[in-house]
Amino acid sequence: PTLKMTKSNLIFRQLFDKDTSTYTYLLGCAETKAAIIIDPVLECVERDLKLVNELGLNLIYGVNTHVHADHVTGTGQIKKTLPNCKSVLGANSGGKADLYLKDGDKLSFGNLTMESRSTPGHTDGCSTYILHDQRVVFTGDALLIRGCGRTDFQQGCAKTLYNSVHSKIFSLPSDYKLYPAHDYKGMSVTTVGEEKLYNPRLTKTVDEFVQIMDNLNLAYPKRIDVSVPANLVCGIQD
Ligand SMILES: N[C@@H](CCC(=O)N[C@@H](CSS)C(=O)NCC(=O)O)C(=O)O
Repeated sequence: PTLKMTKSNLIFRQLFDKDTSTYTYLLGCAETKAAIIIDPVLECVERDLKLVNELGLNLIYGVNTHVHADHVTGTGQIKKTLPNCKSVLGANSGGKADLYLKDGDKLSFGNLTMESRSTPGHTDGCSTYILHDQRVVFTGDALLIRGCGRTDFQQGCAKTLYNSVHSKIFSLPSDYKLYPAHDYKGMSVTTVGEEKLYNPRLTKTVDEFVQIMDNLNLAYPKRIDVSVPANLVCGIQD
């Protein structure tokens, strides 16, 4: 039998900011070089744009999964260097952007297409982005590896988050790879199947989940007072 090889046309880079434990993702179309960046961090923009340049990519969208509370997005700074790059946010985020995506909307770059799914609960405007052909998902703070985003500020609601993850992420095929916006334990990727089996919060009943989330007792993010106002205007701070 002949072995059919499929060449992925996705250029994929996972980047990390160790100060805030934030993952940024650079995604490019190998055929056209059109690219997007998901959840860039202000302090890492120079690193990220150097990589964009080295890979010969044309960055057309700076996408945020939500209005972050722990760091300032790099989207505003990127737009200063690359004025043709458009900022993108979820339609329910309450933040300012060039383009808003609502549940089910598609964003294309080159020959690649990304679906936006609304996954509120950590914040109202949280979005999860899916590339079905490549079977990869960017969950923002809705789902973290063996965890999830906190629900104690910024319109957070544990029940809403539980329903979002179960209906919009756990309904995907088991082998889809999940890439979160943060990791605090040294992990980098998981799958739908793994999280449905091993996520210590989201495998519980909704009532147990609410109990867990109500008792996390996490300290507020150190930079919340600076980050939220800046991210509501896409990180531009003139
Ligand atoms: N110590 C960090 C903030 C850590 C934190 O609260 N992370 C958030 C995502 S960023 S708002 C979260 O949802 N964590 C969930 C968890 O279970 O840890 C700082 O000071 O910035």
